[in-house]
Amino acid sequence: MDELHRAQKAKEEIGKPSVFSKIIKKELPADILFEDDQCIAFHDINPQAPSHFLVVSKKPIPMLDDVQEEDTKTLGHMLIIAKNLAAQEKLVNGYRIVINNGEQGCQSVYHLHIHVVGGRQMEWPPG
Ligand SMILES: CCNS(=O)(=O)OC[C@H]1O[C@@H](n2cnc3c(N)ncnc32)[C@H](O)[C@@H]1O
Repeated sequence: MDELHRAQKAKEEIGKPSVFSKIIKKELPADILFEDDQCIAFHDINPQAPSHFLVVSKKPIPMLDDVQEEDTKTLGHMLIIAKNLAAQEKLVNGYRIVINNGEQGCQSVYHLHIHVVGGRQMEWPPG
């Protein structure tokens, strides 16, 4: 099943523990880069570039649309972790930060996460 089809079906999964919640609970393996009380970061299982990792909120917020004012600090913290890990991954020539939201945003896992994609020239506009 390709990511687009997965994204179309994924909304049905909202409310059930996401694959990321299983990684947080260590019920599923992942190549973990970083973890603290607010977020966890691990390499994407289907990398779209030489370096592609995710920074995932520990709080199971389904999507950006569901973020509340009380989540401001966590969102900011996740971006700081993203840029620190990009430096750790030696993405010195730049990288792409992506949050996919909803079906047309091609979101396929309904658990808030930031993509960090780098190691090759990114193009614009995104597809
Ligand atoms: C189309 C983007 N859809 S998305 O923006 O929702 O991104 C979901 C991302 O999670 C990744 N992913 C899914 N399952 C796992 C897993 N078990 N471990 C690591 N990454 C995973 C997918 O490869 C995808 O890039």
